[in-house]
Amino acid sequence: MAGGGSLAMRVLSRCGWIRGSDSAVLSRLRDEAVVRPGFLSQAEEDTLTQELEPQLRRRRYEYDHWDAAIHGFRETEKSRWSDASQAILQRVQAAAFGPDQTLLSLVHVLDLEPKGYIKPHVDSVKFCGSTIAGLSLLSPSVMKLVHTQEPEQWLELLLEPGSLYILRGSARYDFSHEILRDEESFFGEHRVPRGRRISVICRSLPEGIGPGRPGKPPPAC
Ligand SMILES: O=C(O)CCC(=O)C(=O)O
Ligand SMILES: [Fe+2]
Ligand SMILES: [Mn+2]
Repeated sequence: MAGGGSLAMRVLSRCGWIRGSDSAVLSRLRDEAVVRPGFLSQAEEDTLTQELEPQLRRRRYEYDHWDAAIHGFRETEKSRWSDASQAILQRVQAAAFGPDQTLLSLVHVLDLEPKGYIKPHVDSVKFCGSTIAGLSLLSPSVMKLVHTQEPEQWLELLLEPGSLYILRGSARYDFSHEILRDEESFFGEHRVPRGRRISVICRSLPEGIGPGRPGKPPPAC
């Protein structure tokens, strides 16, 4: 009978880029795990990549010790941007953060080589507030969210180049997130081959830490 399979697909998939273990988790996280494909134009993607490339190229990829969360990466934190990039980051701020949220002034830039990946983790609540927003450049990847107490609850986010993802509230605190390694990089049945991926990540300050508070700004998560 036509439609049986597609009904199951509809239950599991909120849209073309978010899948979940069940319809309850998909609807519960509707506003807390968000993907906006095509958030960046090709020109905006190129602007960011070209601005970041020279800074990243000066660093070596790190493979680190056995318990590190990220493998095959180099990273930087950036506070000074060209006007064109600043305009992009302002669009991210408007799309992802509320007017009452203050952002970390350092934007986290992470460059994952094709074999690089990020193991499941929850960003530290000491250094990062309730919202994380990331732009993806160059390569598609799959971000997986798994509930820390009930691992049968999960979501998969398909992050294409030029997309913006937003994790807030329960998706940020109650679920771990990871970027799947190439061998495991599937969105459902769909293989998503990994190349080099750059992400540009904006985070809100932990609640209770205002810009006027004395002391050093917290490091990125
Ligand atoms: O690359 C990303 O989009 C996520 C990075 C991440 O999870 C982290 O730095 O805590
Ligand atoms: Fe993270
Ligand atoms: Mn981190």
